Amino acid sequence: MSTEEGGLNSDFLAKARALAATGRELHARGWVPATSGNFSMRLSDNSVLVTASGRHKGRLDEQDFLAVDLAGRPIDGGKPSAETLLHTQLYARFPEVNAALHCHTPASTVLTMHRPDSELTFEGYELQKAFAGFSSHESTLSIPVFDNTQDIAALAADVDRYFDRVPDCPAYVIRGHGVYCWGDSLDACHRELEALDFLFQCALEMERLRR
Ligand SMILES: CSCCC(=O)C(=O)COP(=O)(O)O
Ligand SMILES: [Zn+2]
Repeated sequence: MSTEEGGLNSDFLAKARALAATGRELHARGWVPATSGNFSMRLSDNSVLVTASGRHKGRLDEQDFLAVDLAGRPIDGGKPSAETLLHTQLYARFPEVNAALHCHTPASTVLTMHRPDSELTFEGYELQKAFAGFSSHESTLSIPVFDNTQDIAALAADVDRYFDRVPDCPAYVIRGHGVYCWGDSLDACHRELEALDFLFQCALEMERLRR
């Protein structure tokens, strides 16, 4: 978001830098290969900072971000992520959401290609407590799985219908594609992303042990 002098304002810059650092880390983990993934943070009640489309998420700088409104329209020009609507719908629906991360983690991809299910459920794992609202392993964590499509508006509509039924949904996976996580801060979102990957790795390992 530009200032009157044509530069980037300090809130925009701080958030862009935080997401660029997160991108370096996520790329080192192999979670955003080959320009995949997209990241965002809330700027205001009606604007969001999002990664520009097609950028390498392990090598982002401030120029690789832009501001969009909650309908996903660029405020000062630029080409936002192709998946911007999947981010802005989170900020539009949930006022407490301040950050969202989308990654192409191998575990989320393999698990949803391997299993036909429309939901991944976890019970008995201590790490379920990494999710907001979970205080015990004696709980059920349900993560919906949506079939992949290149029609992001249709996918966003599917996700919206799911949120109507399950407003406390903590994250979701797009089959064969990747995972979406969000939170009231970038740290909370990152924590849930890490926990989700741990749980997905456990599920894959359980599949191997069952064979
Ligand atoms: C090469 S990854 C295919 C697109 C995708 O799924 C993704 O996450 C990155 O798209 P963006 O437009 O945000 O760069
Ligand atoms: Zn993607």
